[in-house]
Amino acid sequence: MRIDVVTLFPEFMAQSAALGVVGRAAERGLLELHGWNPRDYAEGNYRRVDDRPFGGGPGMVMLIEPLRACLAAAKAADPAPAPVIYLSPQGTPLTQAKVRELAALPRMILLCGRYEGIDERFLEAEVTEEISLGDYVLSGGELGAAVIVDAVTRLQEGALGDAESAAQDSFEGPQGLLDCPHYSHPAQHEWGTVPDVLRSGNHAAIARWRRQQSLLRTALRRPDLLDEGQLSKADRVLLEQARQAVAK
Ligand SMILES: NC(=O)c1ccc(NCc2ccccc2N2CCOCC2)nc1
Repeated sequence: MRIDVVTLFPEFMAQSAALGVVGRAAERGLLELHGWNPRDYAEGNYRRVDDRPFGGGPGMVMLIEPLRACLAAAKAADPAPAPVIYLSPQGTPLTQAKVRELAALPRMILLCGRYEGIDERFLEAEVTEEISLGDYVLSGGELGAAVIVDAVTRLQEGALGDAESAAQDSFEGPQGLLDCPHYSHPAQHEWGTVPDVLRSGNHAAIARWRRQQSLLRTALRRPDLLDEGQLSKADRVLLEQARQAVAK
C-alpha cells in the first residue's frame, strides 16, 4: 500500500514510520510512505503557507495554492487513484471498520492541517473525506496520520508474523469485542497466579475462556460495543455464566 502524507513536518512522519511493525513493513515493501511539504510549493521569498483569517480571530489559516500545488505533485507521483483524507476534529470518528476499509485501498493521501486549519475552498475542492481520531484537539493532524499509517499497515498481508496476529486484536472480531487478558511467566507471582485454564493445554477450553473474557470485558467496559442481540447462543451462555461468576 502506498501512503502519501501532506504535512509541514514530513520528518515527523518519517520518524513515526521507521520503528516496529510499520518500519519492518516499509523495509519489506508492504508499505510505501512519502511525505510532501506544502512549504516546498509556496511562491515568493517568504514561501508563505498560511495567512491571517478573513473575519479576524486568533491564529492563521493554511492557504489554498501551496497545498494545491503540493497535492498535485503527490498525486502525480503515482498513477493509482487515491482518496484525499483530511484529519480534523470535524471528521467522522475513526473505527477499526474504517481502518479495514482503508487498508484494502492501493493508495491514499493523508492531509495534515496546522494553524487553525485549512481554507474551506481547498477542502471543498480536494478532500474526499474527513476523519477524526476522537473528540479532542491536537496542534496538528500528523499524529492522526501516524495512527492511520500504523493501523492500516498492521492489516497489510504479511505485516505481522504469526506471533503478532492482528486477528486477536481488540475490535477485530465480527462484533468488534475487546481483547481478553494476557499472561506470561512467572505462573506464580506476588501479584497473582496465571488462570489454570491457560496452563491446562486444553486448547478448546482456552479458546472458550478467552472468548468469555472478551465478552465479559466488553460488557463491563464498553457495553456500547456489544450488541447482545447479535451474539450467538454459545456467546450468550458464556457471557451469562461469566456475569454470574462476577456477581458472586
Ligand atoms: N481529533 C482529531 O482527529 C484532530 C485532528 C486534527 C487536529 N488538529 C489539527 C487541525 C486539523 C484541522 C482543523 C483544525 C485543526 N486544529 C489545529 C490546531 O488548533 C485546533 C484545531 N486536532 C484533532
